[in-house]
Amino acid sequence: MTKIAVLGAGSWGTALANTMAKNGQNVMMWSHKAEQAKEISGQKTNERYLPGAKLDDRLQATADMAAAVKGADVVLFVVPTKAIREVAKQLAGILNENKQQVVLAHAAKGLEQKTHLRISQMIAEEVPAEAYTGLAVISGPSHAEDVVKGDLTAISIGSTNPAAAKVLQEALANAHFRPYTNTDLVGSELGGALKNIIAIGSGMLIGKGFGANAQAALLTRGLVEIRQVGQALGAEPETFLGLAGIGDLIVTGMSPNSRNYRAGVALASGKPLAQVEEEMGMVIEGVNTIKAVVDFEKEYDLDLPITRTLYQVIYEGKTIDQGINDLMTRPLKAED
Ligand SMILES: NC(=O)c1ccc[n+]([C@@H]2O[C@H](COP(=O)([O-])OP(=O)(O)OC[C@H]3O[C@@H](n4cnc5c(N)ncnc54)[C@H](O)[C@@H]3O)[C@@H](O)[C@H]2O)c1
Ligand SMILES: O=P(O)(O)OC[C@H](O)CO
Repeated sequence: MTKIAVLGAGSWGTALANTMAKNGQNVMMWSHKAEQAKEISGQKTNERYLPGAKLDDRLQATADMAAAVKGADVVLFVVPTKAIREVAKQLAGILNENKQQVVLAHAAKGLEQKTHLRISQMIAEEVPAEAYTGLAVISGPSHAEDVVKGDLTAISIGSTNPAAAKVLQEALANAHFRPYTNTDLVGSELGGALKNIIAIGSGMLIGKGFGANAQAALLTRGLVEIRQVGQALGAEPETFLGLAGIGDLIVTGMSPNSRNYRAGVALASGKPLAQVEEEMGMVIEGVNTIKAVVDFEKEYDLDLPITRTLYQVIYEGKTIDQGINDLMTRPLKAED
């Protein structure tokens, strides 16, 4: 049995912790909110983030990070990107105090706003190398709401350390949940972060009444942009043809369970971004990630018309209709 500390008790942290608890692993969740930890341990529910879901009887949570991490073999971060650095700092102090070495993993899908760093880069800046044996990312098409219901799901775990990926693969796998491993940490992280931007656009198209032709065009051309950014940042291009790439783009760009997709639908209805974020009540990573990616376009001399146009719509007042027209009437070109 592997002992796993899951840091973060939102929808995805709870769904992953619940999967591993059901598999018989020794799981302890950490929430920064004592009330939430109490609800998970006592009632086996997390109504705010997974309404109606009944969690495994063995699932436990605490608001004391040191207690969650004590004796853990694996520490899994599942907080929003903007909270990763602060949580990693806190963890580093605990691991140092305990002289403890763990496998580190995360399941977040974003880029740091200020530095544009990937999540594993932020963690590696905060947690000293001697405190962990490997660093992995859980990526791929997986909505928490579907996972807790036992819907069939396949994900990918990226790590340059095969042993780190393997320990997570074994802890998570069951007949409904099938994790694959790969060695492309960079591509696995970027696939997960970048698809959120395109999913917002997909929601906008549906909100505007367009159909499957439009959606397929956006997702396919969006994947070309994801691959371009990925290659510029050192990812393997093949990763974007796998679960962390096209797989996650399909589910996030088409499922009403996606917060990014739903944000696009809501923005198309004319709601301002601040209202959309408030009503969602959960993280919409794509609206932050897009800021880093428009900078990458200049920094790496890329051509990212969809990302650029979405940025103009979300932050610069361009209308969706104008954005669509701009994209559709660009100079004609060969498919790349
Ligand atoms: N929900 C999904 O289906 C899903 C699937 C795959 C990946 N992800 C990714 O997982 C990450 C987490 O998403 P989520 O869906 O669980 O988010 P969420 O909005 O459902 O929950 C976020 C959780 O983090 C906690 N939190 C916020 N700030 C914190 C801080 N400073 N310190 C500690 N805890 C803090 C919140 O209280 C909440 O419990 C995101 O990067 C998301 O893209 C989500
Ligand atoms: O609900 P979203 O849009 O944050 O997407 C969640 C996951 O990344 C889907 O794989």
